Amino acid sequence: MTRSPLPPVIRIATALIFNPEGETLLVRKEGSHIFMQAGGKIDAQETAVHALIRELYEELGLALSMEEAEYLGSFSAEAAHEPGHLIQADVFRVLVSTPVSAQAEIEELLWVSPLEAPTDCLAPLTRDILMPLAVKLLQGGCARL
Ligand SMILES: Nc1nc2c([nH]c(=O)n2[C@@H]2O[C@H](COP(=O)(O)OP(=O)(O)OP(=O)(O)O)[C@@H](O)[C@H]2O)c(=O)[nH]1
Repeated sequence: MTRSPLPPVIRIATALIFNPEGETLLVRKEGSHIFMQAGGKIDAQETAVHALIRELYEELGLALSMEEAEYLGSFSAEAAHEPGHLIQADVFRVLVSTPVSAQAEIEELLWVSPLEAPTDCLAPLTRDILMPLAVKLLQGGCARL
């Protein structure tokens, strides 16, 4: 019996970013029609929280301290853009009360209510895990902020 090889895994750091209205931030990267959480790959020798801080600064111009990122857990899903790959995401919760803007490779920002978010243009991790988690956090009063 031949075993199928394990799919390659991309390790990323990402965040459920909330504003004071309880909306959460999605981004669309250049050349893609898919919305997902801001963030990106964790470099070698880098911790997840440091990768998050670096990526949120690069993508949103957000200057975040370690204390402002609350670790929510590690979640796995099919990668949005890399066929046959899985992503393993270290996910944080971040509250922002200052404006953020699209930088670097980000083409569009979208603030959505987790209860009303569209489902047809979301990355698998966002659609299946992080938006339901955002709803739970809001309903538990935890995204308040
Ligand atoms: N940031 C982020 N990436 C995700 C999510 N879901 C998901 O599948 N991914 C995948 O994870 C990959 C992250 O790689 P990236 O290319 O954005 O990372 P990066 O900013 O470090 O880019 P780089 O490789 O150009 O340095 C994306 O290609 C995307 O397909 C998500 O919710 N947030």
